[in-house]
Amino acid sequence: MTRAILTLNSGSSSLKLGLFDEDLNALAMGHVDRIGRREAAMKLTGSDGAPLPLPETAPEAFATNAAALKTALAAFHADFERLEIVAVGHRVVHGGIDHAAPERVTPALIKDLARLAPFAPLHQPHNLAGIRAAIDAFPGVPQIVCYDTAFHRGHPFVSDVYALPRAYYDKGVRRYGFHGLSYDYINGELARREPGLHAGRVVVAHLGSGASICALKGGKSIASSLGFSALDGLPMGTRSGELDPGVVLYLMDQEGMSAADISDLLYKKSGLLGLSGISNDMRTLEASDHPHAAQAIAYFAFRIKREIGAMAAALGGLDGVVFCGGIGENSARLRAEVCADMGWLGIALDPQANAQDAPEIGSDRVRVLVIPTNEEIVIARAARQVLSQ
Ligand SMILES: Nc1ncnc2c1ncn2[C@@H]1O[C@H](COP(=O)(O)OP(=O)(O)O)[C@@H](O)[C@H]1O
Ligand SMILES: CC(=O)OP(=O)(O)O
Ligand SMILES: [Mg+2]
Repeated sequence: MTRAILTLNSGSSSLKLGLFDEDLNALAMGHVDRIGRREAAMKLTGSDGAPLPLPETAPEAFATNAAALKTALAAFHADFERLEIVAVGHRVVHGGIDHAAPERVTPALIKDLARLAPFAPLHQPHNLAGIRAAIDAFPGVPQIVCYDTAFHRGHPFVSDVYALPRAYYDKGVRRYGFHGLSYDYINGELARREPGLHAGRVVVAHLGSGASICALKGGKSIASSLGFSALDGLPMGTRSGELDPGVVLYLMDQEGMSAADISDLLYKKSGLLGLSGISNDMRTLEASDHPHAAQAIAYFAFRIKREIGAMAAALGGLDGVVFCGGIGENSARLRAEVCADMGWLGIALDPQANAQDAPEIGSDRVRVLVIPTNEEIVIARAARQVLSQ
């Protein structure tokens, strides 16, 4: 039997499963999109990337992350029978202060990671549910986790701190940054394909349901727009992004909202969904002619533009911009809005290349690239590495 590694990646609106052989060739992929919404759907692809037929599914098959996981695992049933799963790799969004390197799951580790769930309520509980489901489905098989926060742990102090009394920093109130598996992949691709750029100053925009910007200097993350929780920085599908903390105080004091109410507001009802009142999904907003849809997209683009400028300052200049994630890879409109009037920084787009989601879309001094990200292979690499230790 072929030995294989299974990967699980729970995002805020999606679930991705990957199957890799021991040389890390992809054998199959499963992608559930728009979890919890009426339009939720699964895509399965084979080793050549071509779509595979879908099994029949009940209407509630993708109603929750747990249901989506069960459905996706069932869809791979035949593969699990013909392959020997030697490890399951998991994306875990938050590793806190203590967990930066990929590691094997133990009962103590699960407990430790569960303590971080309040910092990433849209992700960490689903990540842990995936680990528990995989332990049940593949008893005795090593479960290996890798962390979204890990890639950013070398940040200089000024990128790692909030200006609160020191005691909070020591307790772990820090800017962690997320989407580290995606940035790790992009960084590796730059090293492989564009060594000159990799050695320079690059801003990477990971724009999916969750969205963030990372500043890479010589292949190392030196700053991220995401901070302590997955709420900071850019607005996201349903998350507010950066907010004056005075707003939170106002909501508590004047509107009588509890911590749970505010959490629900900031994580689930804000961002593109809150501003548009229409959808958290970029495709739906782009298809809408409602002015609030256009305003939500405009705010998203404006905040990305601001963040690119801020990161260029942090980097001391700019050599390249990379777009990735569901929106970054597919939305020519968003990329065009972000890059409009950025000539002062050396950024301009070739409209034709941009419209085609071409790998290289810039037409000025700063290179502008579209690189499809691949968190799955980063998880599989980590699993293989830990397995061999
Ligand atoms: N062709 C497209 N045009 C515009 N937006 C797209 C397109 N395809 C996907 N997206 C957007 O990408 C986002 C999901 O990104 P993804 O990286 O898959 O999410 P997650 O953060 O859950 O992993 C959604 O807002 C979706 O509308
Ligand atoms: C951390 C985060 O926001 O992840 P995702 O984009 O997958 O929701
Ligand atoms: Mg994601």
